[in-house]
Amino acid sequence: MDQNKKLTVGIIQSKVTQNKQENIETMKKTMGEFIEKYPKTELLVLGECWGTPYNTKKFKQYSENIEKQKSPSVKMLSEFAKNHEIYIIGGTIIEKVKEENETKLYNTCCVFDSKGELIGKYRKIHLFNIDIPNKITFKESETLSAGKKTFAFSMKNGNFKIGIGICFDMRFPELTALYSHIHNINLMVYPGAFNMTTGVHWGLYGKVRALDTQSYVILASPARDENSPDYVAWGHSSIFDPFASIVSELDHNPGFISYTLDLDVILQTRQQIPVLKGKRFDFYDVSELKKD
Ligand SMILES: NC(=O)CCC(=O)C(=O)O
Repeated sequence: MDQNKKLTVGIIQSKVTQNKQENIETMKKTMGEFIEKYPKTELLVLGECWGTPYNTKKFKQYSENIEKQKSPSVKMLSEFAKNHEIYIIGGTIIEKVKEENETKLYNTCCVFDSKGELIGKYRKIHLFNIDIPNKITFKESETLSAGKKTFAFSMKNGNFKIGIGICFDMRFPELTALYSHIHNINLMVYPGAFNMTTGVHWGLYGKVRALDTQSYVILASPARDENSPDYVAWGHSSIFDPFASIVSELDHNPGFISYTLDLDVILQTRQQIPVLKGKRFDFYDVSELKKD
């Protein structure tokens, strides 16, 4: 069997507390337990803001300078990736950057290779701004800046091409379409944290993005904490196959899952229902979409 046609992935769904150091320790310990149970793991995925309370007023206080590999979350993830020779899609960290004499904050996903190198990062492009009266009002744009670039990388001799989006990004099919058509992805990964009002959409988006791209989709969330003073995450980290079936799913409690992705399943789905080959780029005029 060609091992490059398989990719064994895991998701860690952990509880977020107000204590960043404690969150980092919990994550490291849980990743250790995971690797002990699933030693063949090649890629680990964490949830959005796994070390930071999800609250715009607290983002600055918990932010990190990612470029300095000494920042606590980056250091832990990089060392873990190196020690266990695995790739890590490090959920998200609130990134602090000096740009033109101004400090900006981004909701950023860092990716580490099996040598512990930070091979790239993706900054959330669509900031989560919603207002549902008597339910939830949240405005990431109060404190965060929006990213401007996609980020994709490959594993297993280029057989798996992996694109990154962050949570609210999954609501925008145009972004996934860019990943599909420009980066040729066959695995889309979204660290995210839906909430108790919009959580009903979470699994639907996993399915829809898998259908759009005929790719595997991974949604990775922090665990739900009903007593959180900040934001109650939905949980339900899940993996979808290119036919849009859920192949592995957690409930809302802390935990982890492992699953092996199969390149043949991707190729078979794309051959049987040739949606990607059938695209009519000669016909679509994307500039029309910009008109009000
Ligand atoms: N962290 C987020 O971007 C939350 C997105 C969300 O809950 C949604 O409904 O979309």
